[in-house]
Parts: sequence; structure tokens; C-alpha cells
Amino acid sequence: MSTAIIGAGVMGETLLSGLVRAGRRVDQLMVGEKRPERAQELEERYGVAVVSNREAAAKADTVALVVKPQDMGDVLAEIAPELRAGQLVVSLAAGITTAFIESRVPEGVAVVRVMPNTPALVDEGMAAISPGSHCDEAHLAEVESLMASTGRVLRIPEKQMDAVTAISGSGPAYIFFVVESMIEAGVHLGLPRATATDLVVQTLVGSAAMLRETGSHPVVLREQVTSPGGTTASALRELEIHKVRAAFLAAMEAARNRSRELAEGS
Ligand SMILES: NC(=O)C1=CN([C@@H]2O[C@H](COP(=O)(O)OP(=O)(O)OC[C@H]3O[C@@H](n4cnc5c(N)ncnc54)[C@H](O)[C@@H]3O)[C@@H](O)[C@H]2O)C=CC1
Ligand SMILES: O=C(O)[C@@H]1CCC=N1
Repeated sequence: MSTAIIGAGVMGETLLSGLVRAGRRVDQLMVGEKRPERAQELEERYGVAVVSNREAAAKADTVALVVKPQDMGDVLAEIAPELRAGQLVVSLAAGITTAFIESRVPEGVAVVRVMPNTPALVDEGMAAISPGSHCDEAHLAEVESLMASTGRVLRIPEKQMDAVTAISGSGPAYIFFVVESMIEAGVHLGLPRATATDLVVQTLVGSAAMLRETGSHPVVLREQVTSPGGTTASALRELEIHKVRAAFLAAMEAARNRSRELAEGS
């Protein structure tokens, strides 16, 4: 089965590198990329063929669209004449619905929507997938296998996609923001930056491993750290006073709303 990736920026390369690591034959992969210098970089790094979008769409069994939502309309208009029934189009774009794509490709082309995230680069990705209306089990299984090369895959109803985008799609950025903030705090408290960075990164990795390996609720794990009248309780009171919980809710509502808007702008 040949796969084309159209749009090889951050997420397109993440997918490409995952497929290569998972042992997909490079001669079964191709890339469509608008920026010539980026195309050359990918050819050199992976030995993958960079072709026109139209050639990619004509030749590949599966066509993964990894351009920005705002570019999706133009790309679909360009490749639609090359697509034919039986092919599979997979969109990784935020906000773009399967209905939007189905209305722009020939009948009989199956469409699957995916929301990946960047930890896929280290094979710890979280991808949610939703079928379009002409999709069968084999199509979903193919996308599951594509995305499983870089981490976990969850099937979800498409109506949950905007919320998923706000939580796991954008999620790594919130975590990096927290990490960045904790490192800065450590520096304010007088620690050398390298020490603060080591402490915060390992604390994050350890906490993530506890969540995954114990399966315990985060509240239980938090309470284990919070000694009565101790340091953690003092810190958590400040987080509540500064409305950090409310800020997370507002932030993710904004991301969900932006995801809803993106389809309209394309
Ligand atoms: N970066 C992330 O963490 C995530 C991104 N996504 C989705 O992935 C998509 C791409 O996002 P990024 O990789 O972050 O953006 P990006 O800007 O790094 O990559 C987009 C790539 O598409 C290329 N491109 C634009 N128009 C093109 C065309 N007509 N033909 C061929 N190539 C074209 C650009 O040159 C660029 O290399 C977006 O739709 C985004 O919603 C989804 C989940 C996570
Ligand atoms: O910021 C964005 O729009 C993309 C989608 C999810 C993560 N990055």
C-alpha cells in the first residue's frame, strides 16, 4: 500500500519519520511539499520521493493531507481531479470535517479525520480518528496502522474532534508552558538553569509514568504529595488563588472554539 503525505511541515515530517521508523518501505512513500528547500531537505533526510501534489494523489493508495486548515480548500481543488473511488484520504488538519472533504472529492473516495500530536516524534503520540460517511473497517484499520507507528490511537465520534483537538492536539504546548514556567520559577528561587531544567523534566517524566503505570486518579496522586500543613499545600493554595484551574478550562474552551472556526476559514 503506497502512502503520500501532502504538506511536510512539523506534523507531516512527524508522520513521515514515524512511518520510516516503523519499517514502511521508502519506495512506497511519497511527499508533496510546496517549499522547494523543505522538499530537498526531506529527500536528503529520508530518501523519499518528493513529487507534485497531483502526482501524489494520482499514485498513492492513501493520501494524507497535513497542510494548514486554511490551505485545505486549495489543495483539495488541486488534487480532486486525480483522485478516484477506492482511494483513502486522511486529513490531519484541525477543524476540517470529513463532510468538507467529501464534498470536494469524487464519490467513492473514503475519508478519515485524524487529530495527532507532536509526541508522535518520539513514538508517544496520541491520535484520535473518526470515519467519514463512506468508510469501512479496512479504511479505519489502515489509518490505525498508519498512526500506531507513532503511538496510541483512539477511535472517536467526529462530533468530539474539536474537543479532542483542544485537549491532546494542542495539549503538548500547555505541558511545555507549565514546564517552562516551573523552570523559570526555579531560576527565581536561585537554582542554576541547568539544575532547574533537570529537576522539572524528570519530575514531569516521573509523574507521567506514575499516572500511566498506577492507573490512579490524579487527585489521589496529588494527595500523596500533599503533606498536612506542608510545602505542597501552600503551593496548591496559590494555584487556586490565581485561578489556574479556571484558566485551563478557559484555554481549552478557546482552543475548541478555534477548531470549530477553522473549517469556516478554509
Ligand atoms: N503541529 C501540531 O502539533 C499539530 C498539527 N496538526 C495539523 O497539521 C497540519 C499542519 O500543521 P503543521 O505541520 O504544524 O504546519 P506547518 O506549517 O509546519 O506545515 C504545513 C506544510 O504544508 C506545506 N504546504 C502549504 N501549502 C501546500 C500546498 N498547497 N501543497 C503542498 N504543501 C503545502 C507548507 O509548506 C508546510 O511545510 C495543520 O492542519 C494542523 O492543524 C494537527 C495536530 C497537531
Ligand atoms: O495549533 C494548531 O492549530 C494545531 C492543531 C493542534 C495542534 N496544533
